[in-house]
Amino acid sequence: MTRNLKAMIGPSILNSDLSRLYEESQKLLDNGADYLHLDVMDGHFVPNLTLGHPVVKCLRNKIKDVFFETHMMVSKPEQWIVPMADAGVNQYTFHIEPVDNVAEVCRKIRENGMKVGLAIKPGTPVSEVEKYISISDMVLIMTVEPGFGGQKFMQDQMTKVKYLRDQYPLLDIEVDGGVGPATISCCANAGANMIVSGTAVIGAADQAATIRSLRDTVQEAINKR
Ligand SMILES: O=C(CO)[C@H](O)[C@H](O)COP(=O)(O)O
Ligand SMILES: [Fe+2]
Repeated sequence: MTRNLKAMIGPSILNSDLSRLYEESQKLLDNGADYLHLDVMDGHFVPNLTLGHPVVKCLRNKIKDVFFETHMMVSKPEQWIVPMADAGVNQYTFHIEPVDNVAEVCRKIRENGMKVGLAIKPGTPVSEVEKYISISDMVLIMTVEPGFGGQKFMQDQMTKVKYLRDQYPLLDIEVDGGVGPATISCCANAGANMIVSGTAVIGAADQAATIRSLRDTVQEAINKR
């Protein structure tokens, strides 16, 4: 069976009104989001705290049939695999930098019924993640230093995206950080197909039009390739 790459937009709710997490999430989905990107920070791997598995579980109780990706910016990703699986997460994306045995974490994620995403910070060479591609479902190339929404897009990270796309035509490649209408062409042309966008989508006057336009730009680049 041939599998085609698909353009997908997964808004980050990090910079939304978190007292209204469900309403904000449902609005994004009603406006065409393909999946939700939930940023989990532990105050240790990154200098910020967000939400954990109890909150994700509550959100899952209200939103049933939507793909949840958790972006685990945590020092001990192995610690949260079982609770996140229990909370109804579909894809567990973790940073490889603090992990000694990446293969073992990948195995445990799969064993708990979730897809595996591997994330790298801007300073981490792409070769560090490339060795694990065969045991993962997606690679996330961070386009800001993880920890905060609303930062400036780092264009120099596109060399990593382009390298991976050239080597792995069907790999799901995600970008995250400072991505919006002004930077989407850059990501699409480099070869990213899974797009996380926080501030640009949350703050858009017309959320549906913004999501549609981001996805169209990425799909056009895929179709041209
Ligand atoms: O992982 C993240 C930060 O570490 C967020 O997903 C990311 O910053 C999205 O927000 P924005 O589009 O505003 O940059
Ligand atoms: Fe993120």
